[in-house]
Amino acid sequence: MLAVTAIGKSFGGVRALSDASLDCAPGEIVGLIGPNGAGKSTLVNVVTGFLRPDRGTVKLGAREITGLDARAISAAGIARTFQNLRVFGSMTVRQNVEVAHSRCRQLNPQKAARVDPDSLLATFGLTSVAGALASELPYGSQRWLEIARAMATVPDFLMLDEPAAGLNDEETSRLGTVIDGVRHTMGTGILVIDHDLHFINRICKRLFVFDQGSLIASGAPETVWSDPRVIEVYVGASAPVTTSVN
Ligand SMILES: Nc1ncnc2c1ncn2[C@@H]1O[C@H](COP(=O)(O)OP(=O)(O)OP(=O)(O)O)[C@@H](O)[C@H]1O
Repeated sequence: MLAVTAIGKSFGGVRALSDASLDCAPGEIVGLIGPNGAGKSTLVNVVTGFLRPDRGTVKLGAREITGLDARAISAAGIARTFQNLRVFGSMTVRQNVEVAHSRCRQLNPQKAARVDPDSLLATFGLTSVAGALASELPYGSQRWLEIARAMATVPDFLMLDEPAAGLNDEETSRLGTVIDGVRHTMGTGILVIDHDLHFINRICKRLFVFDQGSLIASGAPETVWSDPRVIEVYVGASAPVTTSVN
């Protein structure tokens, strides 16, 4: 289990997170949603070691990993993708995946043996472009590559920051199917941030809703979407949603 509890993080006078909590079980897909500036990316940065929290804890199973750096978090078994793509543009598609996989082999050969780079390329529809430079791929394929590269580290948990951004409806639908397949076959716990709520509702069993740096609701999508605080944040209604007879 990945458990994030009561995280606080400020940037100077800006309080990005004040009471941020969530959890994800192995093999589960959870969604992290909320309006712009709610603190979603900051939380991912804290969990993956790109930022140190001011307070709160991050635990991976029984092990506390709060404040470890990004390399140590990756070695501990948490991978991520970025809102802005960060593929290695001067390497081929296959090399991007192989580099990540060989790092996993050095750290944990047994774990690495569970994944074969060629199968990953096939899963993400990248076999036919395996020899192309990553920078030459169309945007949508670079998104696939970023996820394939993250999965090549054979993570226990994967955090996807807006994976559907810039994808068309068909690509987004395929992305949902592939993410669910990965969860199923590899048992990876996956946290997804996205503004495409149709996509989120389709693939996530549980949602965590943030507003102004705090968790305001969590649970199954149908429970969350009937919560007045969530309706207020998304629709701007301050009163419960009712139907008037007049
Ligand atoms: N490095 C930083 N320096 C200063 N302020 C920051 C920094 N990173 C984030 N913030 C601020 O923290 C708050 C939360 O930002 P964050 O990017 O985590 O929100 P978000 O929910 O991911 O938003 P979006 O959906 O727009 O990506 C915002 O007010 C943002 O301006």
